[in-house]
Amino acid sequence: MNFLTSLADRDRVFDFLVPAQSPVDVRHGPILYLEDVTVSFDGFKAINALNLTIDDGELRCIIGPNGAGKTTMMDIITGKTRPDAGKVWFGSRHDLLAMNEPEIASLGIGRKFQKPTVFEALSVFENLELAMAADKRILPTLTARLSGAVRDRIDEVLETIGLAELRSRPAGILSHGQKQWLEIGMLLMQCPRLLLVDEPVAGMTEQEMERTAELLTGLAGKQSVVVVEHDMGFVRSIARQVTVLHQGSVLAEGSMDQVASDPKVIEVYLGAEAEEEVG
Ligand SMILES: Nc1ncnc2c1ncn2[C@@H]1O[C@H](COP(=O)(O)OP(=O)(O)OP(=O)(O)O)[C@@H](O)[C@H]1O
Repeated sequence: MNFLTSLADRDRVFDFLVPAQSPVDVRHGPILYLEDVTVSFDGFKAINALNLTIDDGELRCIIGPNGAGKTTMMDIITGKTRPDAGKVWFGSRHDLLAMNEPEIASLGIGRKFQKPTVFEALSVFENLELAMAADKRILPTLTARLSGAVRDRIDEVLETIGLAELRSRPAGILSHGQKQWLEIGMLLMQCPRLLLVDEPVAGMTEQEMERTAELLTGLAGKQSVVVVEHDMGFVRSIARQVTVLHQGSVLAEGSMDQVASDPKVIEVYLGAEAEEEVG
């Protein structure tokens, strides 16, 4: 039986969409584990003995003042920045500090930067198709049956991101919020286990923020989602667990109510004015 026939005969045609690497082992612990991570830039500790764990399927919000180290933390997880010390593990099998950026991405860690980077001249559908084609795990020559499976996956993602009706329209005509959802969809095409999302609602309308809240909370459970966000109203609307970073370390962690009423958090981040708003 040739390779393509054997693929077509599988019970689950989506098998080929799942990361090819050894699966992430979360049987005995979190999906993401950072221990005592430190990184300095010219002697300044941007991340300072940071400890953080994210559970499988959890939605975690990370907040903190400008310069707290949120972006640097994401850079470390994705392999863009190497820490000076510490441990970073993805499940109990994958030591992320021993891997480079493409290897980490292929484990199923997707990152959404603040600014959307969709291909404006291509349709919404083609953007999703391209996100799949960019995945080196997919063979360049697919049978009609496999192409059908890819189409099914795109349809599923279009529903998830709420852009099914705009599938044939060029991405350039989308609103800012819709472009953000499309980019999240492009990440979903890679079937990530962990999504890192940087300031998803910056520049969005209230309606778009509500829709984004639904989207992200809907993704949690199926994958782990880490959201860095400054908009406290939005964080409150989606947050289960919130981690507050300050000077490269965890200042506080807990429910939104717990961290919002923590005097240390109010002092360094939320401020007396915000206390009323989020408290
Ligand atoms: N490549 C770099 N070289 C020098 N300093 C850096 C570098 N990257 C980050 N820093 C510094 O490290 C600190 C943490 O920055 P980082 O961007 O991680 O903070 P942040 O919490 O993401 O802030 P913001 O909310 O403004 O995005 C800042 O003081 C920043 O100036």
